[in-house]
Amino acid sequence: MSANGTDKKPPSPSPLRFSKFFQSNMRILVTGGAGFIGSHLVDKLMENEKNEVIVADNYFTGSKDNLKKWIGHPRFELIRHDVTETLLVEVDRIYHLACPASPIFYKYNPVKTIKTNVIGTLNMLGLAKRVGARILLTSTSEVYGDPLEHPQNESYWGNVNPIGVRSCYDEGKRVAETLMFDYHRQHGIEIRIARIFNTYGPRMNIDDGRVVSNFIAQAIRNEPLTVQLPGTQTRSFCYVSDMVDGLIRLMEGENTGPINIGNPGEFTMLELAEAVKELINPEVKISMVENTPDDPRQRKPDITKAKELLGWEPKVKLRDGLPLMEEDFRQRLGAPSKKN
Ligand SMILES: NC(=O)c1ccc[n+]([C@@H]2O[C@H](COP(=O)([O-])OP(=O)(O)OC[C@H]3O[C@@H](n4cnc5c(N)ncnc54)[C@H](O)[C@@H]3O)[C@@H](O)[C@H]2O)c1
Ligand SMILES: O=C(O)[C@H]1O[C@H](OP(=O)(O)OP(=O)(O)OC[C@H]2O[C@@H](n3ccc(=O)[nH]c3=O)[C@H](O)[C@@H]2O)[C@H](O)[C@@H](O)[C@@H]1O
Repeated sequence: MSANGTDKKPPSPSPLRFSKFFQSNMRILVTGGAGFIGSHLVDKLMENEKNEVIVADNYFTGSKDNLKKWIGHPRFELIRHDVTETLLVEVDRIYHLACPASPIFYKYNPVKTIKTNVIGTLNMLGLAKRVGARILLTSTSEVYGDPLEHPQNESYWGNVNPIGVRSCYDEGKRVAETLMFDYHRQHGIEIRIARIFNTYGPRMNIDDGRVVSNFIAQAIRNEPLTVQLPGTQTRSFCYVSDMVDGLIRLMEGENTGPINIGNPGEFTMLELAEAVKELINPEVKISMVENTPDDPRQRKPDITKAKELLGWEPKVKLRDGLPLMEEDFRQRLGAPSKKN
């Protein structure tokens, strides 16, 4: 019989106990950290030896593969967790990204998308309140809906269809922003809200249906680039390293936001297709296809606030970012590298 009265050995100490030897002075939770932007954010946070990073993700659109270089690292922990359930961890910062971002994924199970945005954000705010953490929400330019003001600045309230097929996402994020401000006003929680505009880069899901990933995969496979009608709709594309830089500046700065983080370079979808064709596969055809309901006609961030308050502006131009993403897609599609 052992000292505790049973034959059982005491359990091994949690790996977190060992991580304490690193004396991190910031423990950071990243929800949705196995996804596209989240995993790049984790890479950047892990560069700082004083940071300990915990990722909570349900792997709906993310993957362990995106984090494989950190699995087993003493300052890193990965938890399979759905943010619609409560999470008990002790942290100083919460980057709350968990939510499917591609329209085909967020429309796939709209009720789950709205639960993720509303209940998930409530849970993370409850956690922030319990442990006194600062919390950043990745909101979206979709809160502006099909905007009647151009470019969009943060004081614009938006033009959003409350009952459309995109509402689970854009109205979900609007409620999430409301919750953030109510917790701030009612409970004094330190909040940060980023309104992210279309972001692209390596590790996007190859078949997630977003326009940049679609066009690059199509160009590499020599399949027609599917430009959805009318093709004159615009978007402004931000390279992921710029986005991560903006998110960290916002988190560590003094402003609650909301602050637009995006690249103001604006392109029609036809111009984007022409750029992909020229840079990746001059032989590829362009095919005009049906669009989906409520597709915003134009989108361009006014980033005056980000420049003034965060000292941030994007550095990577679309024509420089697309080839960086192409190499990653070639590897994952098993296509020959252009570097050889
Ligand atoms: N990429 C963009 O262009 C863009 C634009 C605006 C806003 N955003 C926001 O940024 C965040 C990240 O976007 P992304 O492009 O990296 O998307 P992504 O789909 O690659 O990543 C989202 C991650 O959240 C996880 N997730 C989804 N539901 C979850 C749940 N209920 N519980 C736990 N984890 C869950 C997914 O598995 C995935 O790893 C999202 O909040 C999105 O709304 C992205
Ligand atoms: O920046 C944002 O706030 C939002 O941007 C995207 O939403 P969306 O702009 O609709 O993204 P895409 O699906 O990439 O569509 C962009 C445009 O490309 C067009 N498109 C899409 C796919 C395609 O194959 N061809 C094509 O022309 C669409 O009609 C649309 O006009 C993201 O996926 C959202 O998560 C994010 O919140």
